Amino acid sequence: MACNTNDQHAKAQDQQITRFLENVDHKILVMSGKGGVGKSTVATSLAVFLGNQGYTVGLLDVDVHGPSVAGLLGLTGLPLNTIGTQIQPYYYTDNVKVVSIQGLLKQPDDPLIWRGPMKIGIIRQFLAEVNWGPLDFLIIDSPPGTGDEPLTVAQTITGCQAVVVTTPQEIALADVRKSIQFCQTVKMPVLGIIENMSGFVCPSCGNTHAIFKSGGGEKTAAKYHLPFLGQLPIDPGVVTAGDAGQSLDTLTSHTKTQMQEIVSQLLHNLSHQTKLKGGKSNMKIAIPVVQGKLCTHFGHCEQFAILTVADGEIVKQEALTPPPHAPGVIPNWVAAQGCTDIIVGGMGEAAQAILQQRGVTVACGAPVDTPANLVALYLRGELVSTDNTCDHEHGHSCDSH
Ligand SMILES: Nc1ncnc2c1ncn2[C@@H]1O[C@H](COP(=O)(O)OP(=O)(O)OP(=O)(O)O)[C@@H](O)[C@H]1O
Repeated sequence: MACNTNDQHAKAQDQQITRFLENVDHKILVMSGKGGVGKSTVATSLAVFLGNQGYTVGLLDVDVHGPSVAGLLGLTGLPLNTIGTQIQPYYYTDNVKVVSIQGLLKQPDDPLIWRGPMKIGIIRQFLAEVNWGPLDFLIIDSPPGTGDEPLTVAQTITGCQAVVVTTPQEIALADVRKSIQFCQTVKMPVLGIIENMSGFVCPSCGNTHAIFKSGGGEKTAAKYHLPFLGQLPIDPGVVTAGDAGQSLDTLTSHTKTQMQEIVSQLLHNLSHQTKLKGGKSNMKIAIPVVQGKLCTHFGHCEQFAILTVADGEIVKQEALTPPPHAPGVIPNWVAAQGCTDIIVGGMGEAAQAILQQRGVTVACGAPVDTPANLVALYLRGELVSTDNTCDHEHGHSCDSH
């Protein structure tokens, strides 16, 4: 009887986890081979910077023995509240929700002394019973190494991809190679490598000192043919911010820009993946239209057709009227609709830069046709780019929109 009850509970939990994961676009496990390399700093920054761009993000800290996320975000003592049967996440901002194992502690400095099965149980519970709602990103901060926590995440979260954080010196890189091999063994794709603590810019002389060397992360990425997402320097401001419970978006140093560039690279790589998958992933594709067909003049179209694609099929088509034309307004509006891709006849460089920065893939040079036909071609990889066909009948440059 007891076994049956356990089986039923596990099955019900599996179903809850599946239902939750169906509503998460991207699941990212932030890993490191070694402790203290800045994995939690990167995980919280990814969540906060993506949140700042309008994405809905869940940040889950499953680092049982050293949960840092709550401290880094100033949420120490973060309690886990339950309403009915559902655990409520903490809202760091309107669109960044946080759940940390820290929330189970009576006192912030209490240790959790747990063996494997308890760790597996709590991770599954956090996936099944938290009221996350639909998410664009689920970012998971796991402990260093390749133990129970990353293994449980890899085996439970279908479609999860890893971001591996390292410092540049050989002793850290040796452990990164283990993380990469772990990912290969559990068939979890590596979305990219980030090199943290890469050089120190001296505030007195302005010279860069490679305290832990520099470039090892990029070389490792190249060796394993993995994407390199970028570098962060050793910046005393990062420590001060972390100790004060403030995320890296509060920094005024170049480190903030570098983190932003890492996020842009990650979004770029993800959008590229979606395209390569030939529409098997979910996509939301925007097309400027006039009289039911593609409008070559992106900034002055009547409406946008927004087509939702699931598993390579168009499942929904809407028509939305954009706000009045002004520099940068329409690209930002398209991104705010949650679009992953945009198909246009022509578009200026400034608009393309905004869209790319916001993670929207731009397919430029499409012919005049109905949105459904264009998306069908796009999904089959048969959409042929002619030229940047923005018509200039209004006598201005494409770059102005
Ligand atoms: N680029 C950086 N420059 C300076 N300090 C940094 C940098 N990145 C992280 N730190 C600091 O290093 C310490 C460890 O960072 P963090 O907790 O993110 O590492 P971790 O890899 O998650 O550690 P753990 O092994 O405990 O999980 C923190 O004090 C953090 O503020």
